Amino acid sequence: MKKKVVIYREVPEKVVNTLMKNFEVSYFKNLHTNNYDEFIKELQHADGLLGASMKMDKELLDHAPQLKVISNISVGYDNLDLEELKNRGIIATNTPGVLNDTTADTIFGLLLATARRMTELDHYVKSGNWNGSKNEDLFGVDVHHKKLGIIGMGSIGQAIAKRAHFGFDMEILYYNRSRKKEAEEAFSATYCSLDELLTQSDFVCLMIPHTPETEKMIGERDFQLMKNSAIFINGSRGKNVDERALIKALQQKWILRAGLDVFEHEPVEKDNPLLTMPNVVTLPHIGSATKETREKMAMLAAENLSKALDGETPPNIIR
Ligand SMILES: NC(=O)C1=CN([C@@H]2O[C@H](COP(=O)(O)OP(=O)(O)OC[C@H]3O[C@@H](n4cnc5c(N)ncnc54)[C@H](OP(=O)(O)O)[C@@H]3O)[C@@H](O)[C@H]2O)C=CC1
Ligand SMILES: O=CC(=O)O
Repeated sequence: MKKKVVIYREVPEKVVNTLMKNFEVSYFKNLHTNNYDEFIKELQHADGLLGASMKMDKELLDHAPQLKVISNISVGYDNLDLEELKNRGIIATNTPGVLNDTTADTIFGLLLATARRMTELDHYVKSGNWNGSKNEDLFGVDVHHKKLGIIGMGSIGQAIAKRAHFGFDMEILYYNRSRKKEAEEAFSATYCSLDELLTQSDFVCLMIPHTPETEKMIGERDFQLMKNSAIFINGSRGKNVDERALIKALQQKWILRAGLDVFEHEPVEKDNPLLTMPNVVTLPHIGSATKETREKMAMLAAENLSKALDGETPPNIIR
């Protein structure tokens, strides 16, 4: 009998077809409240689960008594309760590497858009307010030759540093759990303490995973340490930042602007003050969201899942 795989996120047809060759597949392309009960029913017989960002806690896992692998189509795995998975003997996998350049492009694009006020000025032109003025009230700030502080010099942090160093002649400071000699050599990055990074950087870019240790890692004190002219970019997870403190920092002008791909709650609440601030550029968590990269991620996730169900060691097992 074929093993059963449940897919709970839209993936390219190619991925569904590949999995269907070896497994019985239940595909929930659009998982909503109206088909959630059916999804839960399918979990009862699932050996493998493929998708992204759904909270996998005890309550959900109780519906999946024969589950052997959860394959995340993402690098981040803060949706998984690893301790609970370990207790149940369930393997977890993710998709690092294949999204580094795409995510770095998005986050650097967000940095540029925030520094040069691109979304604000786009709205200004399209709403017919441009009367020919090119006065100071339309000016942004330079990115090139400025100081970029990267918190989390991992794979994506380094891809951002590469763009900043070679493309924009920026000076790179970084703070990380361990020293990254390869980044120091390749991009002349300087390792420093978090406080040094916050006080010295013109741009502060957060690229660490969300863990109990990094929950609200950037808070009121950190924003107060930043320059009043600093621009804060979060491309990691919203929960790494104390969002109330960020709002206060922008309102009190402790910092100049923020560019955010991620929020404490996603989708972000409609009445979140960040959404009405002209000095904030927002994106709907689309760091890796290009057609090409999402296809690579889904293919890699399918490979991880297939290997785990075939009794082999998947290439991206989370330990
Ligand atoms: N916006 C989006 O769409 C996307 C967001 N992401 C987010 O970006 C994160 C990073 O991805 P990626 O670069 O691939 O991951 P990596 O694991 O390659 O890099 C993470 C880096 O963070 C460092 N780090 C971890 N914990 C701490 C800590 N407590 N203090 C200081 N440094 C720490 C790690 O240090 P060390 O090497 O010493 O362990 C590592 O260098 C993901 O976990 C995910 O949350 C990822 C993809 C897309
Ligand atoms: O947020 C995206 C990821 O891959 O992690």
